Amino acid sequence: MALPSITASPPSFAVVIEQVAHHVTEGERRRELLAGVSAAIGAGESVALLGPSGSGKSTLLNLVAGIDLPDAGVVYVAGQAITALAERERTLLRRHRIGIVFQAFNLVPTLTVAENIGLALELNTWPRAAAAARVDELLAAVGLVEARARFPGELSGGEQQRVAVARAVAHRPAVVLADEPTGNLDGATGAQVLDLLFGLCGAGGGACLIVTHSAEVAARADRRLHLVDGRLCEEER
Ligand SMILES: Nc1ncnc2c1ncn2[C@@H]1O[C@H](COP(=O)(O)OP(=O)(O)OP(=O)(O)O)[C@@H](O)[C@H]1O
Repeated sequence: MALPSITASPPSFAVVIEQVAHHVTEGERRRELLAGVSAAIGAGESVALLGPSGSGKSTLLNLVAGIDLPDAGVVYVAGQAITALAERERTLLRRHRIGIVFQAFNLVPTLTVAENIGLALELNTWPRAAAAARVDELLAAVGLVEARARFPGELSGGEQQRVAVARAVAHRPAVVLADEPTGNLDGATGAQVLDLLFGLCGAGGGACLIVTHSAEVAARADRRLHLVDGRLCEEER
């Protein structure tokens, strides 16, 4: 299927996924992972993505992030067709409009807490004073003012994920993509990280697409999408 020439979606949507198809090759075998899936995530909305292990949830997240390109279909992020862009432009759109939280935190070990949070601001060339103020604001929001000069290796898992959440929302992205952000945390710590993730995304008007295996985590989102056998279904309340 050819990509349509339209490169903009309505601005009220943070993410639009339109008829996205994608396959993976496992040994000799070609497996159709996504069979033309569609969904839209409104500005400020939180959406949980559920589905069996291996169903393609992380793959779909990577397609929304523009890290991979689909076989067919279009993904719009903040009104721009990320799937129609060259790699360099996809990187710039991702840097500017997307925040990412990983299960394994993925902080830069050689940077302090404050420097990790400020990373996206530096990459987006925020003025120094505005960036410093935003980092201070986020350190307070995630309860890590005292830890600002420490390194990730000196923090607990929950503390590291709070830094990762602050880093992901720092530049006020249109959408935060979170891949099992509470998967490595105990229940109480995970709930605290989730509060911060949803609270900070919402405060900045950003949407959140969160991959999870947990029904409890999913229940906290505004909507739930299930990826099963290559198809995306909305859970009715
Ligand atoms: N680059 C790749 N090359 C080949 N196969 C891949 C590649 N990436 C993912 N896969 C396969 O695609 C399938 C979907 O993987 P994906 O990680 O998207 O699933 P998932 O739903 O996120 O799974 P989980 O819940 O276990 O994290 C898996 O069978 C995986 O082995």
